[in-house]
Amino acid sequence: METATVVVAPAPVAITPPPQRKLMELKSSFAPAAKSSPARKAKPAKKKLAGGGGGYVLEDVPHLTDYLPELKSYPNPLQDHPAYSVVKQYFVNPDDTVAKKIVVHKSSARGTHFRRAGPRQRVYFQPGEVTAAIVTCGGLCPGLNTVIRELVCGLHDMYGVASVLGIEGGYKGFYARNTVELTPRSVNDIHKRGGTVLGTSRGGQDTAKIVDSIQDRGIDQVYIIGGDGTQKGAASIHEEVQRRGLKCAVVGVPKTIDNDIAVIDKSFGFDTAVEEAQRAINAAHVEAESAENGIGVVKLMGRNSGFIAMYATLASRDVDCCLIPESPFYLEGKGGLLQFVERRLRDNGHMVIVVAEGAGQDLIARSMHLVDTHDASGNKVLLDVGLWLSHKIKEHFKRKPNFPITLKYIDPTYMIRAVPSNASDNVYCTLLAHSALHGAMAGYTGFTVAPVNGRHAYIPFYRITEKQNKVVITDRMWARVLCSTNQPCFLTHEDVEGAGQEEEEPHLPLVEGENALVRSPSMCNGNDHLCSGAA
Ligand SMILES: Nc1ncnc2c1ncn2[C@@H]1O[C@H](COP(=O)(O)OP(=O)(O)OP(=O)(O)O)[C@@H](O)[C@H]1O
Ligand SMILES: O=P(O)(O)OC[C@H]1O[C@](O)(CO)[C@@H](O)[C@@H]1O
Ligand SMILES: [Mg+2]
Repeated sequence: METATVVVAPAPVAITPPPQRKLMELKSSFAPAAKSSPARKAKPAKKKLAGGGGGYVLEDVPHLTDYLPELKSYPNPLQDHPAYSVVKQYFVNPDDTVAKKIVVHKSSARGTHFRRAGPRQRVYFQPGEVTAAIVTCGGLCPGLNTVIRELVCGLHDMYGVASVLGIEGGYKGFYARNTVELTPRSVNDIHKRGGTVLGTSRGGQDTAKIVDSIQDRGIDQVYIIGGDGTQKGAASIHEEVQRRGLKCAVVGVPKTIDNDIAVIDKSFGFDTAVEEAQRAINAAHVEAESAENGIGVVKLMGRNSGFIAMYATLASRDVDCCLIPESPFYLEGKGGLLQFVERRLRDNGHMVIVVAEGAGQDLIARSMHLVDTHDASGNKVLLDVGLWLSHKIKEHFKRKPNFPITLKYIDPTYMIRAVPSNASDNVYCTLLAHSALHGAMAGYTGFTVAPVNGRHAYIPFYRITEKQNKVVITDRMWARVLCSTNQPCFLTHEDVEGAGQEEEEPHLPLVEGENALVRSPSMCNGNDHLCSGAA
């Protein structure tokens, strides 16, 4: 593959001395400075881009040699590993990249690519001398323990890494807690448990103190498992590590039950959460079916992105209405939710509503005149939309004495994220962990690892943190939900115009019939029986 480099990250100026052990590998020009530098705002990351023929662009990730050019490399010990040495082409071709977009037209440019994840022929650490560290941050997600387990086992068993430290209690654990030694034995069966054996937290992100801890403890590789906030933190840790000239690979493993991380196919634990949500939806359906005008309301997680609600709805087929943050709705009047509930009860005698926790927040705030509050990480604390909605529906039917209803509200939000990961998420977590440690051993740094169009890739932090992944309500998937539930789409012309496209690349016209399920707003508004036939 021919690639012409067009922009390369500039070599940073290192001003803090690395630990003694690492000095050997650094250039003598690093000037000594105070050990603990004050927290500073991370500068926007420099992009490392390479161009090729036909509009090919590689959005590459940093490598330790970008700022430590004299770093020594070693043969990858996997070449002698009994399990891997027999695998033909086990090592990834250095030129392999993964396309960000795979639906293309004959005139399309080749577009953005990411470096393919996997083991390289040469590594930039002597495994027996490596100290690695693992931290989990943000909310829980099924599969966290599996990722921890596979990082520990992979580092020890595949590469023979000397020491893997667990950082307890999230980012603040770097400077407020002692570390725990993680061994294949100590993590042997943790994947069977929900949660994270390391503990987690929100807030407490102090880049300078964290990097001081990395430096003082002589950590060579740090694996940071967490959501969008965590990856922003990881980006600033990487900037500071690079600024100090430390030989430490900073690797992000994306974790989000909400599936709100951009670029990647899907986050680990998402499938497990959707599966677990089925149990709540089934219960709501059974309750609703067994009562006169029974209504089951189920609240699922999804702060800004309604993927869990959307997929749980599609999987279940018992859901009559799915409400997500991306699709505004209203209660009263023609085409409103209450009118739809009434009609559905008259037609079917029961109904199930699935609502993502972030849906309708503006409506609730307006009706209750509340002031925003935020958690330790700065995330807005959400109002309970399930409770509010249930109350509004009950209030509506109280005004109709001849229309008795029975409403049951089920809130399984924490139950769906506290369970252990299912079989397919376990396999996914294993591959993620392996991709992460292969990248770090090969000297890559400042990246998040994840599958993109089915192939694991190293993605620069800025790509992950610049925007959130959201349900695009003008896309075919949301149309499938609307067709499955036959709910109103509540959209106005302005909503459709304002709905973001998924890509920055031009949206090419679809072939005839391909977009047939996305209807014009005038067709949608207030009409709940527009779609027929399968999506
Ligand atoms: N912009 C940011 N820069 C640096 N650190 C951040 C930033 N946003 C959040 N963090 C830190 O990252 C950690 C996790 O953030 P947060 O609580 O938002 O969870 P998350 O990683 O987004 O996961 P999730 O939202 O899926 O539970 C916290 O310790 C928080 O202080
Ligand atoms: O109560 P906690 O721990 O802040 O977590 C709640 C949040 O975590 C998330 O699951 C993201 O991890 C959101 O959907 C939810 O709003
Ligand atoms: Mg988040």
